[in-house]
Amino acid sequence: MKETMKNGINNGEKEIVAINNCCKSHEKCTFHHDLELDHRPPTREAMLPEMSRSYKLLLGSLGENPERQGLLKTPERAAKAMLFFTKGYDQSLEEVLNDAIFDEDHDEMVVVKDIEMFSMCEHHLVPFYGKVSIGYLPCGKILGLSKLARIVEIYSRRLQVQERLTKQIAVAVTKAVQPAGVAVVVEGVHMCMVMRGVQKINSKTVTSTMLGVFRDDPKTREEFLNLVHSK
Ligand SMILES: Nc1nc2c(ncn2[C@@H]2O[C@H](COP(=O)(O)OP(=O)(O)OP(=O)(O)O)[C@@H](O)[C@H]2O)c(=O)[nH]1
Ligand SMILES: [Zn+2]
Repeated sequence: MKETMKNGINNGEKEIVAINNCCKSHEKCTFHHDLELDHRPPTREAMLPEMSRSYKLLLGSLGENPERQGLLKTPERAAKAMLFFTKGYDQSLEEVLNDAIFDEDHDEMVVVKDIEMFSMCEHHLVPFYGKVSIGYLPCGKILGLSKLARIVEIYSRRLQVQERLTKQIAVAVTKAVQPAGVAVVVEGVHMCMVMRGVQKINSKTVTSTMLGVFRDDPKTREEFLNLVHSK
């Protein structure tokens, strides 16, 4: 059993080495070039017909008649809506920042708070929504203010859990301006806990990520939290 597994791993490694060598040693390796083209994922827009077919099947499974007038265009509408809810998969941090990073000798805390956020719970595919507050302590560079809200869009418009969303936002701000620290607080209402399951309509989930000075220095953290909680 052990031997078989070992062989399996070795075979896998050989395969990868072979591909790498091939592509390195041929200026244009048509075999792997074509292979790459064949395996290139289709754009998300191109997935609309397949997504629409899936929604049509779903309507049938609900006992509905997908051919009745009111539902005729629903599969396509639903597919487009789902693409919108997950449009963050199409965005990259570099594109969104668009070089709006400025050299500035400002070393006081910058806070943008109560940024609206709409996301999709990856466990139930139902929305969760709320607000995000971001603070950072610049270290020679500042970020165009709207870019903080755009960073929230990149990571919230995906299938998410709130904890990961919070951390991804903090890491993105760090990558963008390498500040002395970043703090992110997210307050979310999860429809999977409101409309179904435990059905607690007033509960809110608060998550935070503190990096750099916000993690190490209680005073900096306190200043941020006071600003976030002030009216
Ligand atoms: N940590 C975390 N959990 C989440 C988030 N969104 C949804 N969940 C939870 O994911 C869990 C999935 O639990 P399961 O027991 O597998 O699914 P379930 O039977 O539908 O659970 P209930 O919601 O309790 O009915 C639930 O406890 C949800 O509340 C999130 O952003 N973060
Ligand atoms: Zn959920």
